[in-house]
Amino acid sequence: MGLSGGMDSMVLLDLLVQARARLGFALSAVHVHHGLSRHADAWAERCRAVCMSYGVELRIERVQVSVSGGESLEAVARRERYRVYAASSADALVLAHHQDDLAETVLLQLLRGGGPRALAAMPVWRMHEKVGLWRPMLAVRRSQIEAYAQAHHLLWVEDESNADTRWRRNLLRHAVLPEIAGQIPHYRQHLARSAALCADAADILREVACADLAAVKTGGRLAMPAFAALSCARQRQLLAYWCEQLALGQPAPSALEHFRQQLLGAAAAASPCLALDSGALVRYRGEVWACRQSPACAEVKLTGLMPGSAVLPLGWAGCLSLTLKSSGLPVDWLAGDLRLLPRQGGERLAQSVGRKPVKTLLQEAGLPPLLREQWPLLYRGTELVAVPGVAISSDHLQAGGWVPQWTPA
Ligand SMILES: Nc1ncnc2c1ncn2[C@@H]1O[C@H](COP(=O)(O)OP(=O)(O)OP(=O)(O)O)[C@@H](O)[C@H]1O
Repeated sequence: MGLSGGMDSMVLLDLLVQARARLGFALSAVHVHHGLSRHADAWAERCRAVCMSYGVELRIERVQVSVSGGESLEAVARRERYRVYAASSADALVLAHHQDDLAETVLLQLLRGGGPRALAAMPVWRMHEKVGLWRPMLAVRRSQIEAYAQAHHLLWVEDESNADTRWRRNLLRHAVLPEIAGQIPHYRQHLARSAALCADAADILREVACADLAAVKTGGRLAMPAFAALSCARQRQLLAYWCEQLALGQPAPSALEHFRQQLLGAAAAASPCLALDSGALVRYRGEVWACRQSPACAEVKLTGLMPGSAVLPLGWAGCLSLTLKSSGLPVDWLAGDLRLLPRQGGERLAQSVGRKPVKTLLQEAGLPPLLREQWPLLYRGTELVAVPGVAISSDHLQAGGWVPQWTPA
């Protein structure tokens, strides 16, 4: 279980220890030490002492919370916590979220302008990478947890930042929600119901986006006519879903909508582009391409190549495969000095018409500029012998040879 040392998780620990006595399962706890509060060591010590008294093994994980690029300290700390959870080898990691947490999260997401997935807040059970996150107290109110803690004389630590109403969650908790509770006593259940309805809506949107993507995607790219035939809302869902699937980054709704309109309306020669944290979507010659930002591509020596084989060169966002064709490069080269290199600019490759600039070959192949920049070149020794998937050197073409293909990730 995740033990912060606060009241909620101390109550959860107590309940789990009782359940363990009856059911006999293995129970251990993890405390993520963020080092953010001057009391952080004391919290960890309190967790250690309580776990020892219960006979529960405790792991204290120290994490580095350093903020960069506009992220809040809270968000980075949370990400680090979930990274620790993901590394757990337990069947399930139990968390002490309760009904008030759920209500606050729904409202916070609403105030941030979140869609159905965000408003679904947190489910009782979900997989987080390979570990199941279980929140058994999601239907229990904070006041009930507090009553239990007092009745059982439990000890816990108070996070002093919980009182700071500069944080939106605390503002809701201390100033806004008590007012609402006075007028609408069942507001927690109402918000939980909204969250459950949003979770269903989000699941259905995902299923539709997944089916639409499968129908519109051919050869890893979106076919514009099929895309244009969808409703505007489904186009937006499809694009957002594709970005998520490829882990390109989450587009802002306004940027996504602008891109969608450009896809449909921009002149045929234009290449509208949606820039994302880890790549981009770009329309090029009637198709939408997803381009992942390659990490700085480095030279890779190719070894163990055989016709029919495929390799994922280290540091390159793509796959190199070799096929035997009626004409191609000599098979005995496969044992030799082959390398992939990034483009430097100005390279030329021997073709039947003369030595053509690689840039022109890539353009003629219909590749969008973002992909052209990170397309690999195949060298033998110091000689450029192929632009994989695009052209091979006419100086070395021979009957019954192999042809390199490049499939961007
Ligand atoms: N430092 C921590 N170490 C281990 N578990 C923690 C820690 N902080 C929180 N948890 C677990 O998460 C539960 C919820 O706490 P909190 O609401 O602060 O977490 P959160 O990760 O921010 O939640 P959310 O998923 O809503 O953002 C706690 O009751 C506890 O089970």
